[in-house]
Amino acid sequence: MSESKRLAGEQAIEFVEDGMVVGVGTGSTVAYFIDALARIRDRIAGVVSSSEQSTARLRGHGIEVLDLNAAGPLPLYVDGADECDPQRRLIKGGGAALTREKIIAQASERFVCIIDPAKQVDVLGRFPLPVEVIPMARSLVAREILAASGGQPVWREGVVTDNGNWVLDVHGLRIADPVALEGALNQIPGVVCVGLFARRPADVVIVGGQPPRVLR
Ligand SMILES: O=C[C@H](O)[C@H](O)[C@H](O)COP(=O)(O)O
Repeated sequence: MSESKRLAGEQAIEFVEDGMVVGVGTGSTVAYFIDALARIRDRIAGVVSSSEQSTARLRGHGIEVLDLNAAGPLPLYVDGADECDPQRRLIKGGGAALTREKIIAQASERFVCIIDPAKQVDVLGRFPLPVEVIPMARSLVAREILAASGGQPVWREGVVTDNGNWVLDVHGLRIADPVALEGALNQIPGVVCVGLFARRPADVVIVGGQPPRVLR
């Protein structure tokens, strides 16, 4: 499986152009992208990072990490996903980095998603949907999610996001209308971010393999 992730991560380098500031996601697939990016670090203007984990790996390679407010709109964002449907809509947040990932995806002109083949599904929801919540609202949000979706929220106990918040994983969903569910869950007070990327799906998906498949 990690060989597929490596192939997807390395293929994404094809989308990096000279002088770019590149948005960088989080996770084991992105780690391969970061390692490949290190080999061309002198050709890029820097990166914006979606997590402390990715920032550490990027800095370890001597890649300059910029602040999104200073960098402005980005030409390219490369990130992994936990599930991907045929419309390139995603579930993300298995590594609890969903909020910063969604911010950078929104700030980017082109979102290239890198996955191994096991992440492809016809209907999103087999992977429990992560939702980042303000800690004091955890129980309220869990009740509201159950009422709104029928899914079973489970607190990812012990995990604190880079933003100081907690994560609920919503089990048992079969998401027929991802855009509607993303909007509905976003309305619940105490929800910081929903790990559904349906309103801003990926523009390109690279499925790791020999050769990698590029879906647009
Ligand atoms: O919060 C984590 C991210 O959304 C990751 O991109 C996602 O969990 C996929 O991670 P991996 O590449 O390790 O399977």
